[in-house]
Amino acid sequence: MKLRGLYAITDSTLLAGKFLPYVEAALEGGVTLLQYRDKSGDDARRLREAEALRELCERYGTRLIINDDAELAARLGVGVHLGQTDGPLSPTRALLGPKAIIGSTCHAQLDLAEQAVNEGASYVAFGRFFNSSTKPGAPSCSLGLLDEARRTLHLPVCAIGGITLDNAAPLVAHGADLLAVVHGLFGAESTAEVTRRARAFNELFKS
Ligand SMILES: Cc1ncc(COP(=O)(O)OP(=O)(O)O)c(N)n1
Ligand SMILES: Cc1nc(C(=O)O)sc1CCOP(=O)(O)O
Ligand SMILES: [Mg+2]
Repeated sequence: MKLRGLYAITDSTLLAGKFLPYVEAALEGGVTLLQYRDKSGDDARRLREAEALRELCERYGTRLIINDDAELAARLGVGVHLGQTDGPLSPTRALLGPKAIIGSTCHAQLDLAEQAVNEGASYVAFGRFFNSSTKPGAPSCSLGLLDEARRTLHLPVCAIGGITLDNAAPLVAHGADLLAVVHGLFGAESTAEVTRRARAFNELFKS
């Protein structure tokens, strides 16, 4: 499967009270990867929600990724996204198997990306590119890094951080294969608007 297009990421606070309808609206518009990102320690709820997302993703042919938690990903038979402090990649690849999608946060550092490639990552993520209300403290990253990543890495490149329909096009032009978006997708006023935004993000990959 080609990892290219919209990478929707859930946010438990933003989606409170509308979690599944909003996610389904995004899937309706087209989502290449869906990440379940929940920073609470409520394991029972996390398992319940992740199982519901797996079922939705199966229906829409979307691949599910669990943020931070390789054990939960293994339990559900889905992929995982790991930050620099979320555990080592190589044992996670051994745990999840060769076909699992494993993503790695590389901030603005190509050396981290090269290491992730060597340790079995499926894609590398750079960010944040713009101001992010979801994660305001994330280190910032420039478009030039995407050019360099495109030239030197042979792996899908994901861009994240403050991405909206108004600022996304240059990221694709500079080589981003995946646009990872929370607020710019799920901050919409209605499910119809979530679907419209998802479709519009996908259009950026067609030109
Ligand atoms: C696609 C994608 N890229 C980066 C991140 C950030 O991961 P991390 O640095 O571990 O921070 P948290 O998301 O865990 O707060 C991500 N989740 N997804
Ligand atoms: C989870 C996350 N990681 C980032 C990084 O730069 O590593 S930015 C970010 C938040 C993405 O949410 P939004 O699209 O609302 O800005
Ligand atoms: Mg993390």
